[in-house]
Amino acid sequence: MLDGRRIAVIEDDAIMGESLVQRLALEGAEPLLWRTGREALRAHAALAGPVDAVVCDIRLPDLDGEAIFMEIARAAAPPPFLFLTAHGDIDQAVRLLRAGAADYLTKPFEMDTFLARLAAVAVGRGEATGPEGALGVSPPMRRVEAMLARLADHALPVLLSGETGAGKEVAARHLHARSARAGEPFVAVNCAAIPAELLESEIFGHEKGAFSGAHARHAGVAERAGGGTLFLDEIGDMALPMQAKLLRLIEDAAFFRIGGERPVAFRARIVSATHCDLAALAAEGRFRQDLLFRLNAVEVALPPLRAREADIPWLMRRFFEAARARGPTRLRAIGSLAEEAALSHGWPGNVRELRNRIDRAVALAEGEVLGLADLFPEFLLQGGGEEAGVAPLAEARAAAERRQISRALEHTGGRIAEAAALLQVSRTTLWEKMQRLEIRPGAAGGDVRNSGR
Ligand SMILES: Nc1ncnc2c1ncn2[C@@H]1O[C@H](COP(=O)(O)OP(=O)(O)OP(=O)(O)O)[C@@H](O)[C@H]1O
Repeated sequence: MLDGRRIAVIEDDAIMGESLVQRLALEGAEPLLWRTGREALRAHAALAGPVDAVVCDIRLPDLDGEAIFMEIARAAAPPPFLFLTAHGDIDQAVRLLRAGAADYLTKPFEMDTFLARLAAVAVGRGEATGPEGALGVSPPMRRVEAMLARLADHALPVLLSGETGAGKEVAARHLHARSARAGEPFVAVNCAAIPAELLESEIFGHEKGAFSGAHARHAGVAERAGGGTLFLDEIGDMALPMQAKLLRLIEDAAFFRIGGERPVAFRARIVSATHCDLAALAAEGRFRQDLLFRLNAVEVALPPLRAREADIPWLMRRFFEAARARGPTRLRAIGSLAEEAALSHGWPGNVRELRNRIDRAVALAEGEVLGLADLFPEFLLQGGGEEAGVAPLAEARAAAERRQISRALEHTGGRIAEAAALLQVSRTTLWEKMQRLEIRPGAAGGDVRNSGR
């Protein structure tokens, strides 16, 4: 896996540094050893050609690993960093992961673990899957996916935050599926949907006879999750007494079934989700601060759909094809007006709303092309206008033109003549439109300003 890969090792401990380098050489890699932070920065700057990965001790005698990472990460295409941390440096390692480091390993570690994690980093496992992505194609969603990929094989709890319907459960399932836990169960519990008095038994289970009606032993979700993932949805709605029990479960890595006397080991990873501001709830005394610290070792924010425009047509097509596959329909395509309106809509219900609208439209549409009124029947009912969230036509047209021009420029790397050919207009027309719509060739890349929303 590491054959021919150029790996820089920044490590002041001579024994550790030499043994890593020797092993890397045995694996066919081309290792470089730098013993201090300053030597690393100097040597990296003077290097001809890139390195495939940097293995960096977080504590060095002169600079710390974080400073080296920040310096090298300023380059246009920085190499992935695998940090080596001591036990107490978890907070710092988590901070680095958030800042874009690829992975970290806590010392002491097995050499095989080191090589596997390094191979994952050096050959790009820290990237989002495939050119398309599994969760979306927009830059914010690609970043979320890359972050989840980096977190997949850690046991750290992850808190997914975001508006309702933004895809938190989908992200949790994706994290599970990409992790080494994928063969174990993914068990979800919605803390808002289960009455407080039943939630304890739902999570911890109970012994036979623990309370009236407990006719048989019942395994709770903490037990059923095994070594997989326990997904706690709407964690902000959990009552305070239950929060205390959850904290104990996390701290002891064990729990008791209700009425049970022997502890049961807890091996699953906790992924929780919320649409609330948990820090604000904690400030009001409605959420335990100590539990919050445990749950949000890493917080991944799912952006609302309106903040990731490129995902809208992509998701529309996926839902459209899935809905078409479910039953007979005359529909063959999504109309451009429907797509245009979808791009300008605010999506308060996020991806769930988009999915519901497509499902309903596919079920009810009568034509061959899914039209604006199929997707937004309320436009017709309300007769359009401002109150229906419809932009004036001139504004909508400008937004559409701006979007298409930006796409064409992005596709052609900013070359106006080629973009004009793609758009089937003359170069002069394109140039004039770019002036009027304030589009700079270099600022293309899908960056559509003032989209008329
Ligand atoms: N990236 C995605 N790809 C495909 N479908 C998605 C994606 N994100 C969300 N969905 C769909 O949108 C709906 C809502 O997603 P999900 O349940 O994950 O959202 P949520 O943020 O957990 O919502 P809530 O806060 O209400 O629990 C689901 O039907 C899901 O399948």
